Amino acid sequence: MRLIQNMCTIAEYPAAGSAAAAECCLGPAGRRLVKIAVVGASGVGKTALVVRFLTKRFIGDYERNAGNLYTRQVQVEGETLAIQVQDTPGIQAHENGLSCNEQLNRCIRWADAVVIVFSITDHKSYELIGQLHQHVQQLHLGTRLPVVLVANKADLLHIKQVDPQLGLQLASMLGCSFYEVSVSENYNGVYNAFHVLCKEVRHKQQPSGTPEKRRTSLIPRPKSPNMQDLKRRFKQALSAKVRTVTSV
Ligand SMILES: Nc1nc2c(ncn2[C@@H]2O[C@H](COP(=O)(O)OP(=O)(O)OP(=O)(O)O)[C@@H](O)[C@H]2O)c(=O)[nH]1
Repeated sequence: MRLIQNMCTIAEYPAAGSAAAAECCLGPAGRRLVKIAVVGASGVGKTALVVRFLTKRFIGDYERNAGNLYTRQVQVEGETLAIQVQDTPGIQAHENGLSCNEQLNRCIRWADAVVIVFSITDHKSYELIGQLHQHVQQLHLGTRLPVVLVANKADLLHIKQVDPQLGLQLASMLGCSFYEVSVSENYNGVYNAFHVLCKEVRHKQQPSGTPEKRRTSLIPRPKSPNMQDLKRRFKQALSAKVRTVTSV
C-alpha cells in the first residue's frame, strides 16, 4: 500500500458523470480510478476509518477534519485500481432536515460510491442515515450509486445505543451492503467495506463492450434462408422427385 496523494480539496474535482469526470476516470499510471466519499454524523469515526483503511493503523485522536482527499492503490479481482477517498466534515440533523453544505454536496456528486458511517454508541448518528441515504441518491438521480453502510465502534458494546441488527435491517431496506466494524480493533472489516464498494464500482464502470460481451456478440448466428435460397432448394427437391418418378 502506498500513499500517492494527500490533502487535495474536493473543489478541484469534477462531479461523477460529467464530461470532465469521464476524462479523469483513469488515475495515476492509467489505472482505473474509483472515487469514494465517506459521510456521516460528527464523531462517528469517519477520519479514523479512512486512516485505518489507508495506513492499517488506528490513531486515537484526529483533528476535526475539513475534507481531506487521499489516494491509494488496491487490487480488486486481479486489477490494480487507484482509489481516492474523500473524508468529509460531520453532518448534523436539524428539525427541517440535514445540514449539508455545498462543499459536502460537491463531494457526494464527485463520488462513484459512498460509505455512510454511524456509531453504535450514538443513536442520533443512526437516526440520520435514512435521510442521508436519500440525499445521496438525490444527488445522483438516474444512476444507482453503490453505497455501503458501516456501523462503527463495535468494541464499545457496553455503551451501545444502537443494536447492530438494526443497522443490518436498515441496510437491506436501503438496498446496500452492511458492515459492523471496530476501526480501533479490526482492520479486516474496514478493508472489506471499501473492497466491496470498489468491486461494485468496477462492475458498473465496465464498458458495455467488454471482451466477454464482444465475444458473445461475435458468435455467428444461424443464417435464415432467403427467398432465392428457398427457390433453389425447392427446385432441387422437385427435380430429384421427377428423376425418381422417371426412373421407375
Ligand atoms: N473505541 C473506539 N473509538 C473510535 C473508533 N473509531 C473512532 N473512534 C474514536 O472516535 C472519535 C471520533 O473519531 P473521528 O474519526 O475523529 O470521527 P469523525 O467522524 O471523523 O468526526 P468529525 O471530524 O467531527 O466529523 C475519536 O476519538 C476516535 O479515536 C472505534 O472503532 N472504537
